[in-house]
Amino acid sequence: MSNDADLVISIDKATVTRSGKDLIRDIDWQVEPDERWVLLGPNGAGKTTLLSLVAGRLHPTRGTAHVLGEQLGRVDVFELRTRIGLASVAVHDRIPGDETVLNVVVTAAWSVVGRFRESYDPMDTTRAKALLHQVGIADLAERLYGTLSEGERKRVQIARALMTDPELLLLDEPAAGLDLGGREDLVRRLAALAADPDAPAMVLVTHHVEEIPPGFTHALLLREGGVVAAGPLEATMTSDNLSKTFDVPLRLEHEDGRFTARAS
Ligand SMILES: Nc1ncnc2c1ncn2[C@@H]1O[C@H](COP(=O)(O)OP(=O)(O)OP(=O)(O)O)[C@@H](O)[C@H]1O
Repeated sequence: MSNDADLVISIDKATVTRSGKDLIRDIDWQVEPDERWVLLGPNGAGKTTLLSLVAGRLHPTRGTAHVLGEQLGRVDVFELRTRIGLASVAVHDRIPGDETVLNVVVTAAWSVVGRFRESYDPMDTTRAKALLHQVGIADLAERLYGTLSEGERKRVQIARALMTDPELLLLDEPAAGLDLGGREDLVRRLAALAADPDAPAMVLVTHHVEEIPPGFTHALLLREGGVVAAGPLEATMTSDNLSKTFDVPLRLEHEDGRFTARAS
């Protein structure tokens, strides 16, 4: 398949193999700039592997992967990564606990973790503050990252991921570890982001259908490294597809833009 330069993600029969095992296998996936995708599947399905691939953190063992028009394996990934916002546990693990929240966000402008300059461009600081406001934690700007709750950290990571005005935003389980109120607040904010026509293309990884924000447009369901179903959300998110993905009979309900699922 030829790569369409307008596609944010264009993956053709991509396989990633480690220690003789295919972590993801023969994945075909195309994402357009205005699309918001949810990547859903059970533990070990390969979601993080697929996200790492599109984040430019690894490249396919077989097949091809283009991200933002660049072919992985043939491009300077450091350049490419500045165009991608990633919020994940791996990013969290690299953030020093004694960094202020504002610095955690502002340093994303240089695609580094940790402060290495004494003064920043005031425009960067203004932008970082606006992003903290957008994710609902403007009052935490001077707090140390290590003192934040799990939910607050997740929000800092999202603000940081947005700091470089990325063309692709990748969120790996942003609601994991949040209490019910925290999850609902995050879902509401992600729904607002999804509805913003200026927001980047998005891919959100989750295990839980309840965490899919209204306004997300597409879903890719993954099981044992392979795609069970992929496409527009309404057509893809069915009880049948979800049951196959999680290997349990499930009944999926969809009301007011939100999904719930239970064993049938
Ligand atoms: N370097 C590696 N070598 C061998 N196996 C690996 C390696 N990295 C990951 N795996 C395995 O590949 C599978 C897919 O892992 P991945 O983290 O992509 O799944 P996931 O869908 O994100 O899972 P979870 O929901 O539990 O985070 C898992 O079984 C994992 O143990």
